[in-house]
Amino acid sequence: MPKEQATGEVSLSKTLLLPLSARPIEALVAILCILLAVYTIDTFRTGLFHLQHFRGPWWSRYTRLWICKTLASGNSAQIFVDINKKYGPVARIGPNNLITDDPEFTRRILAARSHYTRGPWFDSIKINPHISNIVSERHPGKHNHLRYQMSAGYAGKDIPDLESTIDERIVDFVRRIEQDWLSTVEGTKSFDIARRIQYLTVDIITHLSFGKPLGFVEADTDKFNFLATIETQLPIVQHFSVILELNTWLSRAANIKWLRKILVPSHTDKTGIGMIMGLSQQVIKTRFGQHAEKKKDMLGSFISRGLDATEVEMEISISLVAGSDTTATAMRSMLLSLISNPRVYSRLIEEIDGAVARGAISSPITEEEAKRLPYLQAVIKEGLRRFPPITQLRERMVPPEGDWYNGTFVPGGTFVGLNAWGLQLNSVFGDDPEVFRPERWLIEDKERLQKMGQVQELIFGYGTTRCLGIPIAMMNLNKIFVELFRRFDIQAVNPQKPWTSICYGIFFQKDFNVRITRRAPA
Ligand code: HEM
Repeated sequence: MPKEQATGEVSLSKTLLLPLSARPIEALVAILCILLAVYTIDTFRTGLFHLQHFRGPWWSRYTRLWICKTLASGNSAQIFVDINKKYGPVARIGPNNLITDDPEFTRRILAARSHYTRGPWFDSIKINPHISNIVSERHPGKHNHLRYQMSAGYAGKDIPDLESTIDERIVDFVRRIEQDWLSTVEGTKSFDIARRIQYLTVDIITHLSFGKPLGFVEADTDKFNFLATIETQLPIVQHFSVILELNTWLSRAANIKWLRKILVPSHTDKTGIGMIMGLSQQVIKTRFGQHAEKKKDMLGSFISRGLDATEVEMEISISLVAGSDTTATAMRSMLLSLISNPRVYSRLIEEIDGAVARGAISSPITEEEAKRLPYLQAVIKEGLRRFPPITQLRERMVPPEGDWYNGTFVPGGTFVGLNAWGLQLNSVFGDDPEVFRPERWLIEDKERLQKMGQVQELIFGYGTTRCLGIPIAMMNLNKIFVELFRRFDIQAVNPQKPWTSICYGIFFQKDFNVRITRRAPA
């Protein structure tokens, strides 16, 4: 007997395959219909039964497109605030996605001993899909090792000139305003301070990174279209953090040489991050090999602690993105809050003038001196609280055994996003958390201050992934306002629409046109 007849299996498969060869189109349509039916049933089953105890926009339970739509709106920070207000401190925003504005829960998720890990969201912030950096690394062990290698550089321990470098850049920025941008009673020189502040922060980070600034302030332009490229790419790239399959495809496509050239920034590019990588690479070359230059900057610190040339290139590039944009947003939003609050503005100026008159501050002010100005400290704390510069979801993954939130089970593998703005509107700040009011930090009640501080510090993350750039960011903030306001009065040119601020997880802010005049001597 032929083998086929003996098994019966083959004849069954022949029967199944027959329509494929006889009527291929109909068979294909049938297969697609079956797949679609399976997908639809699975989508509805997940939508209805997975995370069913968490409330959220009704259609977000069936599709991730709700998150995409929200991110694309350019207003996601405020939409996420509204979502947690409406649906509770843990809300559902996707088939497998929650978002929380609960500070306790956030601390528990991010705590050093937590079993939560960075979710695939973090793959979307790799510069090269095949190489991780400290901000994107998901493996806890590898991340801890990188952090150990890099913290001394970021904390300034290995950079004795940290403060004098920041001074040099800020003094240069102020001098340029004095030379070219002062308005007078006769006329106005409109100064887009949003753009210029970012030139300053790019110059500061690059100067700290490899010993000299990129020269954005001097050129008064977005050199190499660096910022413009990020602004064009980020609105697209942010969808990679939601449609995770895009990351996998990108990673595969990047294996093909000619596609890699299009998709992945390369140090041979003439613009954008690739151009910056190219410049970094030139400097990096001088730091390796037999005649390697030894310098006490961030690059020198990373190399001395064991990072190789490729890792250093990635880390320097990511620090430029992580550090320049965030600090610029913090400076711009505080500046807007200050110039739109005459009471706060005059109290800060009074404090600065008093300190100058007493000889209590140098020129430029040192960080130690700034820390002794209580109202300035309150302004900085409140400014960061009222406008956290990073509002990306930064989703963490629930450990495989699952977790409990207020008596409700959260299954393992669920993504929990962090609502950066919502967290800072917590009732611990009183009944006016939406108001910029530095005085809330100047109360006597130590216990209350501590509770507020524990929520406010979440702006920089928490636990083993807490921001490494805090010393650099705080030093900038401690200096910039004193150096500006001890010399100048600043007003918005158009108080009806002082700026344009668009949120793509980080902020693109422009057209913040101000009129700067020299202050009359006190
Ligand atoms: C006001 C300014 C800043 C804010 C609000 C801020 C905020 C944050 C936040 C929220 C994270 C945590 C990310 C996560 O959840 O995993 C983070 C991480 C990080 N930030 Fe910042 N940042 C600021 C400035 C800077 C600066 C100036 C630098 C560098 C020059 C920097 C470098 C980093 C690095 C390297 C990490 C990764 C830390 C890790 O994964 O271990 N940041 N930052």
